[in-house]
Amino acid sequence: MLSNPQTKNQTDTVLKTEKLNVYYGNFLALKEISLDIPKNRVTAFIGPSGCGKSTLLRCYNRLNDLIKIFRAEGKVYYNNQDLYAPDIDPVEVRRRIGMVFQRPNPFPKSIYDNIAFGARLNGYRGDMDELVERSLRQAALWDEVKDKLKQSGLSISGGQQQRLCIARAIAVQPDVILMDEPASALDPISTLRVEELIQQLKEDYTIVIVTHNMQQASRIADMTAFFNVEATEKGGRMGYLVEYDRTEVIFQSPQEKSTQEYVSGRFG
Ligand SMILES: Nc1ncnc2c1ncn2[C@@H]1O[C@H](COP(=O)(O)OP(=O)(O)OP(=O)(O)O)[C@@H](O)[C@H]1O
Repeated sequence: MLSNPQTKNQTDTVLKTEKLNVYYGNFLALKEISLDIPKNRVTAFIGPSGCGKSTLLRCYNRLNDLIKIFRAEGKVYYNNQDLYAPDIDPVEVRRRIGMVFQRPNPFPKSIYDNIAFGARLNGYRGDMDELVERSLRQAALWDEVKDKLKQSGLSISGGQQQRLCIARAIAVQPDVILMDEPASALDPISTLRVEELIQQLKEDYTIVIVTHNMQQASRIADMTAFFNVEATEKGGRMGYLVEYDRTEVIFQSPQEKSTQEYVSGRFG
């Protein structure tokens, strides 16, 4: 059982990995990742393709459990609780630690039901109309859809669909929202709206975002982790954490040459 976030377990660090190794079969995808994710902040993961950013993100809500060949060594903590302990229910983990994916993926249901569905599944017994409105307001979408709540969630624009997915994630009252390149399929205006939204959401939630967009990381993230990938003797490609610091340090005065090269667009 996960204890309530309001209990004594709560610290300023919401998610923590300690020497986390991730394997897909025999292939070591991530090596010795030790990283603390602070509460009510936006933390960005950046780095070249294949360095394991999405893999790490999916470790935080145990989404990798669904992959047969996935195996983790080391620790992942959520509010000081070992997320991979035998008594932890992964479904409960995914309610507390929600996820928004790269491509907007609303359910083929009405806008209203996109929000209500997960809440009902989680046994929500409050005023559903109020929850739907509140979630859509928090996702900065209410004004645009309030007159068409019965329309399909697939009938609105891509940017609106992504905000609907964010509203859906919020509706089950999570603590953390993981976002895997949430704006990469959106046009520049929708991207800015999602970025503004992320900035507002950190008042209430802890946010971890994977992005390939350096400007986006520097605009919205408080903390940035730079990952890199190197070839192994066995012919694999192993991801590792190079540097983790406040975003302005990573972008303006990083310790490592590879970070400097990556953030200035000289590789990757
Ligand atoms: N389900 C899987 N089965 C086997 N290998 C996988 C699986 N998912 C990811 N990998 C491998 O793990 C490594 C890390 O992948 P991951 O998608 O986490 O990287 P990433 O940094 O998010 O990449 P990108 O920026 O391209 O999305 C890659 O070599 C990838 O091929």
